[in-house]
Amino acid sequence: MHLKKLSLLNFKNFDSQTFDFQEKINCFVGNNGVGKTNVLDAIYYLSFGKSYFNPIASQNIKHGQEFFMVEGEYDINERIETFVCSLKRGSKKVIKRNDKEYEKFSEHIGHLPLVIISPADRDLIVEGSDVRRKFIDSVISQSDKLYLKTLINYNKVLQQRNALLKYFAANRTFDALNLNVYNEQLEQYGTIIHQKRTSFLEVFTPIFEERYKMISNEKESVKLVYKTQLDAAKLTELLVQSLDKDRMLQYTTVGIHKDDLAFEIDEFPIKKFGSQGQQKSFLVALKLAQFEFIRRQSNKKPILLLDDIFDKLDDTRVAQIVALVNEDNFGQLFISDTHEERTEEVVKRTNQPYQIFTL
Ligand SMILES: Nc1ncnc2c1ncn2[C@@H]1O[C@H](COP(=O)(O)OP(=O)(O)OP(=O)(O)O)[C@@H](O)[C@H]1O
Repeated sequence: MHLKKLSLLNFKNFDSQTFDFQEKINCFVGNNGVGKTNVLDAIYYLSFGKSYFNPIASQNIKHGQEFFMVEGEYDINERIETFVCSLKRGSKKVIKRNDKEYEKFSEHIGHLPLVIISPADRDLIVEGSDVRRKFIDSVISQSDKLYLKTLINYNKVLQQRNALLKYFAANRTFDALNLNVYNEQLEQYGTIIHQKRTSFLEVFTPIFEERYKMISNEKESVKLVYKTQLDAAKLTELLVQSLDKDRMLQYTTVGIHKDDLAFEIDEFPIKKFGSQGQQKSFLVALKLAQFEFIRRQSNKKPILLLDDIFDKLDDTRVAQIVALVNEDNFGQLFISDTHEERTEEVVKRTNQPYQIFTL
């Protein structure tokens, strides 16, 4: 699978622009702020129906314009398919495959597998557990439709349970039977998610460790530790135990929405004890493992976006990563960088066809 052509209309800083891409390597070069990351984000948009960088959809419309449109023409198993994402101010976003609108966005996820490596990944280390949960969810969802469906259902029930807890507090009332209906549904969906996250990490962790070794030359040991309350007890039991607390706080304090993934280096949290270089290598290894996991599960080679990669790693490490493109495992690669010469230097060494777009 590869992206042949990308057209942007009023997307962030672009008026109207079309790119014809190489099957293997494409690079965007130019000064700070010219829109290199925005092009990568448009490609991300086509895969996920949202921006990697800006969660407020309307802020991706060019200032002063009423709508944006991103169109991608893909070669999927030698068939041309067209995907369009568009958004009009004040309206719902629309995603179309070959001119047909999806009824649900979730149907689209996994269709155009993609992995992005960007300086913004630092959030995975520095921010709260929700960012790491989203990471796990996005990796599993790209190859497991049932997971995404179950997660959506879990979140719906969770919202309903939280609304009920608020209602109890506001009306000074309580109805155990009513709450129990939600507890059982949360247990049903939560157990599936817990099992799927556990088995995902069993497969994912060794891939990650191997990728880290490759990037860091085996100097230190790294670990991913799945932290979940559901290892200790069934969710319905936990919900009963936390009832008083939940009623007091008016939201659900236990469940898979509290899971976390601890990042450790030589048994210590990387956030506090990892050097900047180690943190960078950790994140890149995590993303390369994501790539490999999706490739194995879906049998498709995800598109790989390397945003400002030189900002994260020294030239040798970048060369190591880009050299991987030579391996058959990799598909299409998009790179953004401020320096044309160093980018060209690295991609030339792969002996793969490449194209450089100067923005
Ligand atoms: N909705 C929008 N409308 C118009 N311009 C926008 C919008 N959103 C972002 N921009 C502009 O896009 C530019 C940033 O583009 P981008 O992040 O792609 O730059 P870049 O080339 O990757 O730069 P760097 O090398 O600094 O990472 C900024 O000039 C910003 O003002």
